[in-house]
Amino acid sequence: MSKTILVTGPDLDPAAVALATEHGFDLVHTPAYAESQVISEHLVKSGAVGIVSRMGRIDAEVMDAAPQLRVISKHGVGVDNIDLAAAASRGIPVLVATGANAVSVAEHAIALLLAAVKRVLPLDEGLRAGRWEKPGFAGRELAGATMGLMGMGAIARATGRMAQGLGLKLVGYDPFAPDSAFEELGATRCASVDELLAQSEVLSLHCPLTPDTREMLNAEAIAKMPKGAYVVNTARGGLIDEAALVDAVRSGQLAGAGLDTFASEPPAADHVFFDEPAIVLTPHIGGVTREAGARVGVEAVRGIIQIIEGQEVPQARIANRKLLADAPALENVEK
Ligand SMILES: NC(=O)c1ccc[n+]([C@@H]2O[C@H](COP(=O)([O-])OP(=O)(O)OC[C@H]3O[C@@H](n4cnc5c(N)ncnc54)[C@H](O)[C@@H]3O)[C@@H](O)[C@H]2O)c1
Ligand SMILES: O=C(O)[C@H](O)COP(=O)(O)O
Repeated sequence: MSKTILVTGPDLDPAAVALATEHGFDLVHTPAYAESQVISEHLVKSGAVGIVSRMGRIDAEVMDAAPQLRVISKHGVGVDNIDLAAAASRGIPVLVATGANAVSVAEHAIALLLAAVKRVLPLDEGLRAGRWEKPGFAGRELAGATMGLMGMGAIARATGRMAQGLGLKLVGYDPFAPDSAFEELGATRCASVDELLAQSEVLSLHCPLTPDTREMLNAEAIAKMPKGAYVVNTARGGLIDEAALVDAVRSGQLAGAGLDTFASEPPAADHVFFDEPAIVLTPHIGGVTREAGARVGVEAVRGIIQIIEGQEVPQARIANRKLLADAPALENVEK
């Protein structure tokens, strides 16, 4: 059997490459943001048995091009670029590295929040252009304000812990998380999205992009937030109606936003966000740190090795475990 792994995007951390090599696997790559057809071509040509999914969609068409494909391993957490049902119906587990990039992304969420609230970018730009500006740039203190966490998973909880250090009070909404996720932070559990929105002077998004959450933050939802609130999004751009967000910033309903992700990536050169200085933008880089890159890369490769070598993979690592349970059993995947 082939021992090739296809990575859809750039090089993995050297520790991940070393782990693959140690187990006799070789890594081949597609270009960044490759279309499905290009991914399929690389799969066919390489005979890869596993994919480390970084960029680009892995859909049924890709899976059908490669009957030898045994496992897809996300280089991170968000699996909205992978057709989980199509994978399950072909007996292919989709693995995630939940928690491996949580601290890095949480730090990034806090960086975006502080940059937006303290107007760091326009002040820096003004100063470099010779302007010593203070009027019109009065900030606000975050201490004592309420931060709402949408989703209470690994990144939300890491963000919450850091926000507590700034004196923010925490509320959260997550229909699937256990009470312990809220209790460990002393966060109030909201019974509905509306309850969360109504209290969030800062709203930080940390839930996956699914058909249920797509554009959950639209004009109607933003109108339910306190006037002058901030939005931080390090999750997925598709959670937000981007035009509605810009309108809300322009009307003053929102005081600003910090966004690491976009509905379409990379965004078009004339994206409406680029005209709005109260919105701080970064290029989906929250999880890109030396430390997280090493942990995520190693976890992603380890998962593929475990499946191919017939070792047991923890249930929590399998994103499509419920779908797989209804599909023909794989001997080496714990049910
Ligand atoms: N910016 C980046 O570089 C970056 C890096 C990692 C992850 N992400 C994104 O962040 C998201 C969260 O990552 P994580 O590691 O915390 O994942 P996680 O799986 O630990 O947590 C996600 C949480 O969202 C909850 N959830 C699901 N549906 C929900 C809904 N409708 N409303 C509220 N909560 C809901 C789940 O119950 C879970 O507790 C990922 O899905 C991914 O899209 C972005
Ligand atoms: O989901 C993640 O862990 C990060 O957002 C990385 O996602 P990407 O590799 O799809 O950009």
